[in-house]
Amino acid sequence: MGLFYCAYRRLNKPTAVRILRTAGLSTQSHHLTSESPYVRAFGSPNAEKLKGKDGDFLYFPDFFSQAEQETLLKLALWKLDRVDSRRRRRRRRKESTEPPQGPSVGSNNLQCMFDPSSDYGFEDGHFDSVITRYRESLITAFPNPSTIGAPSYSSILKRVYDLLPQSAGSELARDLYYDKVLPEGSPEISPALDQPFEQPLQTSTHALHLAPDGYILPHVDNVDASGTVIIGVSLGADRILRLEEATQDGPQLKIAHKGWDVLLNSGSLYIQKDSIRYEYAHSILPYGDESVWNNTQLVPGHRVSLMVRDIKPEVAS
Ligand SMILES: O=C(O)CCC(=O)C(=O)O
Ligand SMILES: [Fe+2]
Repeated sequence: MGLFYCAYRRLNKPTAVRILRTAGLSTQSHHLTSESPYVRAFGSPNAEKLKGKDGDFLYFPDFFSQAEQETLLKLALWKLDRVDSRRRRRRRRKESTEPPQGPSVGSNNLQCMFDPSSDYGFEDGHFDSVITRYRESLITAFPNPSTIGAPSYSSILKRVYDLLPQSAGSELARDLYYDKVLPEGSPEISPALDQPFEQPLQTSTHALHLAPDGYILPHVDNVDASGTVIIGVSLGADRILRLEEATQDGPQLKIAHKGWDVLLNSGSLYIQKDSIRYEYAHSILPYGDESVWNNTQLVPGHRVSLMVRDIKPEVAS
């Protein structure tokens, strides 16, 4: 990884996005139906349908600091690389013969932490798959920060998990927290961090790496596999999330081609739940003609998302 490039790239965020960013870390949230530089209508959305449900989609553009983004990305890439055999092969070869590589594409935040696309074992997606050119892994155990060369990250994750609603599974989650995030006696955990979650619950956490030429077609996450809340953390290149009204017609998902687009920048977090989770399809647009914001094309680049979902009580028990 070329850290020099990281510092350099930070100064070169694309103008369209840079002008939208506030100066520092902020927990200001944006809704779909109120005016925001990060949200635009797509088609002619029915805002009435979301009346009183503002909280069903929340967007925090600056949820994580630059340092926190780097730590989370290290964690995600560490896990993704462990399950990517192509990546492991490439890495061994590179370590023995080549100096560290600079960025391959784009000028977005964190691109310096990625290698060229050809070094990764991206899946092409199957004929019925909604996602193309990606790597994915469930994160079930959290490594000791020293293993991934990162500072303690439990408090960063805690801020994410604390956004999930309380559930009957809080005891189990507390155990998971101690076992996986804070191994007993872990020397780098300060007493202040060594506290149980206030609002824990059973969760699943996925890391999803989308190649610059990857994209996700409209879909509703499997309603049998997880609960009512989906949290998405964005790390890396800017992408557009599209939310469109959708209805299930037997096995067919009918898309109404109206809803909202949300500009997802690095360090942002979104929450979709209830009406948005079930009555809208979501997609990540490909780069190119569709990925234009304020008349400026988004610069293609790698993006990793951390997807946190609550586990349905009947699945968890
Ligand atoms: O990367 C994202 O923000 C969305 C991912 C997604 O839709 C999924 O994993 O089901
Ligand atoms: Fe999804």
